[in-house]
Amino acid sequence: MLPLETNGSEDLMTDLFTYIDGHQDEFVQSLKEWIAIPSDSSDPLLRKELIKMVEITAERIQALGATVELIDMGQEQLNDGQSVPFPKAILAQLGNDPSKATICFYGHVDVQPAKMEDGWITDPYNMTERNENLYGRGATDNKGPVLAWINAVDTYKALNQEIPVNIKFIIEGVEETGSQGLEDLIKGNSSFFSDVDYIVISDNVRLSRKPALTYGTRGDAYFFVEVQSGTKDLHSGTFGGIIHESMRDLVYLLANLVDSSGHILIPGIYDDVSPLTEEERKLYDDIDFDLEEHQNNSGVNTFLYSTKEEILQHLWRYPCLSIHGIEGAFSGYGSKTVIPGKVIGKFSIRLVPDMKIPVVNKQVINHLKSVFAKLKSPNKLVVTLQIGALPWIANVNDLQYEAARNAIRKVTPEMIRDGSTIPLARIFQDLTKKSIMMLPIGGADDGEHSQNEKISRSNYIQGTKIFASFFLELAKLHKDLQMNNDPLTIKTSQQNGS
Ligand SMILES: NCCCC(=O)N[C@@H](Cc1c[nH]cn1)C(=O)O
Ligand SMILES: [Zn+2]
Ligand SMILES: [Zn+2]
Repeated sequence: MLPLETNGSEDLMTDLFTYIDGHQDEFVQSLKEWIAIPSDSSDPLLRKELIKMVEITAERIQALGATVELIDMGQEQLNDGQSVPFPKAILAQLGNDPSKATICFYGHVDVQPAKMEDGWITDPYNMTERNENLYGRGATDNKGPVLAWINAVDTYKALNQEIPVNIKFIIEGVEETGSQGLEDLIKGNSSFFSDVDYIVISDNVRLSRKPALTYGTRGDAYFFVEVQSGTKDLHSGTFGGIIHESMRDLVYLLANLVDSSGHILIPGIYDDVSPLTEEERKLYDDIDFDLEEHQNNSGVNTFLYSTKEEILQHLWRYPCLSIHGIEGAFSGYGSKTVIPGKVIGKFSIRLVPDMKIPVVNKQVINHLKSVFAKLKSPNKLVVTLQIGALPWIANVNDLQYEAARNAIRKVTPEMIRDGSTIPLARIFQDLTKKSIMMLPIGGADDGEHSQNEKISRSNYIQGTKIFASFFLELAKLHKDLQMNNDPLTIKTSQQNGS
């Protein structure tokens, strides 16, 4: 194995990139094989496939030379009283040289559901290349990025080069259904994280065509609001007009959560939102964001706001309330004349700094109770908080952000936040106190969770190169830091002329 020569790192980088370009068809073939496994974590009938997917991933990581531990995550209780095993979680380690930086990569190999009849142009589990895009469920979320990281490590191995950092993996199989058990896994394996310096997640997408680094995500408080009028559904010809309908109550409650301008109607909800400073306001001006393209990607004609700055702020730094659905309501084909006996409204509030989950919970319950009181309805109202995930904000001055900027090379990456939620980001930050960074390789138009999900061939291969080069850049900066030679300090003192 050739030792790491930082002076020759440009040559090494060239060799790594040449190898990646030359082997791109093999990398694409690996992705095709992974996508062929329908590892949909929401479908208990596909649990065997999901378990197989985790096993294949573990074997792949083991083949890199890593030691792999498969952690039992117990049983998932299903609504019908049955249970199925959760897929195991992977903890793996490659290298333990104390002089090197240790990066832990978190990702998932389960996917969202996908069926041809949902509107896929080609079979979601038979990856198809069209116009240099690789279409298939999991292509960008998250099989492509997980494989790109593995490909990057593999490239060092293939070239018989020493990997300049220690690498750990934490890979799970139930991210799409809420990462059950993962917080406990992190708590119960503190020794695994004790020597980790940096945690990297590549489970989101860029904002534009430009490469990006993500330093923040919103959190989410997800509520169920249940209204029950009786023990069963009723015929509206026989009972319509003489009872307090649960659906009428629920629709009224949901209609009083947010107004047509997007303003949340819950008293006090904006009280803890951190004020926009002049310094932060300026950040939005320079961000490369094509509003028209974003609108085209959405399939919606008109947004609530018309400027780039307003749109980004309302995605990243202000809360929003979305109504997701009603369980128990008639939603099928035709014109059934039913009055549902019990309905459950589902809505969630994206949380931003410095909102607090218990405060939001109380505000929501008080508001719904007071709106409900106006109805003078005898029906039963129950409000429950189902998910409480906090927002995450990183320190962009952490060394790994500098290393990633260097690794991206050709352009300065956009520093972005993400309006959605990766609950694990904040959980990692709070439990491990390590530096967290999101390094997305997928594009804004990849269609995560949507029909015809894809990753472009170029993003997948460039992403592999970025990861490979990130290892080298981080190793260099980490070494400088260890020698008490913090390059950021040097830069500052040089700028000061000292
Ligand atoms: N771009 C990454 C998106 C990851 C994602 O979709 N996360 C979910 C998590 C969630 C929040 N509330 C319920 N699930 C999301 O909707 O943001
Ligand atoms: Zn994901
Ligand atoms: Zn997802």
